[in-house]
Amino acid sequence: MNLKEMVGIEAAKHVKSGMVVGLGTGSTAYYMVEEIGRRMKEEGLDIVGVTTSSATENQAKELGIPLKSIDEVSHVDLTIDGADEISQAFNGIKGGGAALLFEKIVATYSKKVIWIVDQSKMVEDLGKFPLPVEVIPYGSDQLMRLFTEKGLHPVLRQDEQKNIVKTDSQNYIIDLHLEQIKDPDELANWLDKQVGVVEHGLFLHMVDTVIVGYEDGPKTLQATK
Ligand SMILES: O=C(CO)[C@H](O)[C@H](O)COP(=O)(O)O
Repeated sequence: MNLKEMVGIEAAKHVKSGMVVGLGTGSTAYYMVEEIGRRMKEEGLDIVGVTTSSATENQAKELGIPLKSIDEVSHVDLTIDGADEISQAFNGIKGGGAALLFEKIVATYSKKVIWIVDQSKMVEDLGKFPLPVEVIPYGSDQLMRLFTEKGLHPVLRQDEQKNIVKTDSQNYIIDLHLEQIKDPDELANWLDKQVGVVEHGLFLHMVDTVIVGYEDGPKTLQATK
């Protein structure tokens, strides 16, 4: 079993019948969604899912997981999602899969958030992984200039065919190549204020529990927010 599958299955143990569950996005979250689907079929687990991307929505529908939109529920009991990096302070970078906007909205309205990662994602400080920033297309060249002037080394995300990547909300992603983010709160506050920035991939003070996959098994860490 690979490490992503290991933590996906481990995290799904936290899901109980009656819960509204936020279903994250990415290759690690994929295994968690599969396991929830299996438990529903084989163990009678009964939940409602709130998906964070069209990819996860398609997967959940194929598995027969009943779904509601974030606006149809009063709250989410538990969200399980992947992450691109998690620092020692339990802050994260997310958005490698371009789903950061819906992921942050669902996490914000969740009573509890679990991130599932393999050990390679645990870092001292954030920043080696490029920080995704979701921007509306209108004025995005101006934002590219602004980010360059600020020394944030922006790259507009393109796919393998060199087409600009569009998010589920038809926005663009600008990845900031920073190497090290010394003060994530300061950067997040600055990004929050920039016109045209819809959301960024700094997920600060949001996670309750992190499940890390190691060769000798999963380890569950409780975060201090
Ligand atoms: O934030 C995300 C998508 O927007 C993913 O959770 C993150 O990129 C991790 O993905 P993976 O599990 O495939 O490494």
